[in-house]
Amino acid sequence: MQGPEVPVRVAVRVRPLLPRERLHNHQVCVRVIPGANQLVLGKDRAFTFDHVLTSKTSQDEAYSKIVEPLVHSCFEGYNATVFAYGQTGSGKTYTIVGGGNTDTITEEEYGIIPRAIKQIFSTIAENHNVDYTVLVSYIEVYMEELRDLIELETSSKDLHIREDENGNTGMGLKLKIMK
Ligand SMILES: Nc1ncnc2c1ncn2[C@@H]1O[C@H](COP(=O)(O)OP(=O)(O)OP(=O)(O)O)[C@@H](O)[C@H]1O
Repeated sequence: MQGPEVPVRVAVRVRPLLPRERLHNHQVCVRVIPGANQLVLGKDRAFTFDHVLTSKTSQDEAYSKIVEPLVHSCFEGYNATVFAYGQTGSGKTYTIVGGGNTDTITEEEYGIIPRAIKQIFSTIAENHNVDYTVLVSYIEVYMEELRDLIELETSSKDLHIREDENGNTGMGLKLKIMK
């Protein structure tokens, strides 16, 4: 099944070995079965996902395959959440925010957040006859504590995840309006 009617989709991304891992002669322990969306761990433990991104998949390809259709469906009234899950050093920040080898990040290395922002604002720019309001919050959850990354001086004690009677969750946060 494709499209917004599928509630949860899982993509797995294999990251390349880091220079220091190559230096220590670490070996890749997964194989990607091309075209089958499957990963094989070790000799024969195969796992199937909705998408498999290999160590050669670019940021652009990862975004256009996985996130672009979701942002598009948001403009049709659907809700979408994208989150990265994985052990430390597995590539969550690289995928969600972006990154490279230096402090300056090139457009090619942009991750999901800058690409989604770009897509949102170019879609808005194309739709002259609709008024949009864009709200942004940026929160870090670390060791069960919340930190508002937009209002850094906000104490984590002031932030709580709340659920209303309809099951909608939200936080006691100031939202920034982006223009
Ligand atoms: N697909 C990729 N291609 C090239 N380099 C990558 C890729 N994924 C991750 N890396 C590199 O691997 C290192 C670890 O990645 P990253 O910092 O994103 O991990 P993380 O899961 O966010 O870790 P932590 O949970 O510790 O914050 C970084 O140097 C990053 O640039």
